[in-house]
Amino acid sequence: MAPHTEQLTRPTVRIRGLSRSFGGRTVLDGIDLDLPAGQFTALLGHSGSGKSTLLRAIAGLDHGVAGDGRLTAPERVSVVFQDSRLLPWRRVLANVLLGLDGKDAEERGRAALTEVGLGGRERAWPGELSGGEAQRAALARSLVREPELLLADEPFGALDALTRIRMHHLLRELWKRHRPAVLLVTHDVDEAIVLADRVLVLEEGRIGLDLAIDHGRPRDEYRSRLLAALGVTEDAG
Ligand SMILES: Nc1ncnc2c1ncn2[C@@H]1O[C@H](COP(=O)(O)OP(=O)(O)OP(=O)(O)O)[C@@H](O)[C@H]1O
Repeated sequence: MAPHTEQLTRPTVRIRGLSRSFGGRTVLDGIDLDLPAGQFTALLGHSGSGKSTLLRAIAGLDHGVAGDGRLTAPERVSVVFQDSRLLPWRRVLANVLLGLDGKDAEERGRAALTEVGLGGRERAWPGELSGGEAQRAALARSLVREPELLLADEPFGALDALTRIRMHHLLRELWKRHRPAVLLVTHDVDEAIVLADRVLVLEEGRIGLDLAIDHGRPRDEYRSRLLAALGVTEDAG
């Protein structure tokens, strides 16, 4: 097998029979899921369906499921949340470099900021950035670590519609260039279809629909299938 083919098919995340309950209430109910290296996957589901719970488990942030052998994930994982989580008392470049060492770290940090369109803002304070800029900085902080897996939990949820569209372009471009596996949690069906090559719908604690997206095909087809899976009627009359 050619090396690039192998890289695309090897699962970077492997989940078998993963369950998670809180106070006797089951949120994830025996999830089976492989995320191949380099694939861009979106995870849709109603509020409270367990999307963030699954993402946190994969990120290793949920000690309730850690270490039970049902989940393997790569070592180099970056997570982006709805708010940038930049440290307000550190300048933008220092935020990007946080925890990084090595001689070329600063150079890489500057390059990452340039890549997300923040070249020249290295010495700004996070409080001086707009919401979109702060999310760009958060993306730079993630990418500079060269993650095998990028987990994003509604990263554009707090942005206005125009900024959101620009961020979609940016994220897709960054993904093409760096090719981490991406798992994007979103409640936005269109965002999922525009960005991802595969869309999962989480329902009743399981993956209810697993849909491959062909970007050459009309988006409406996918939209209807996903809305139906989510039990949403589009026409408000
Ligand atoms: N640490 C916790 N303790 C108790 N219950 C929790 C905890 N974390 C999540 N839950 C519950 O698990 C369910 C799923 O939550 P989760 O945040 O994963 O949903 P979600 O699909 O990401 O929702 P949203 O789209 O609203 O962000 C919710 O009912 C939530 O209250």
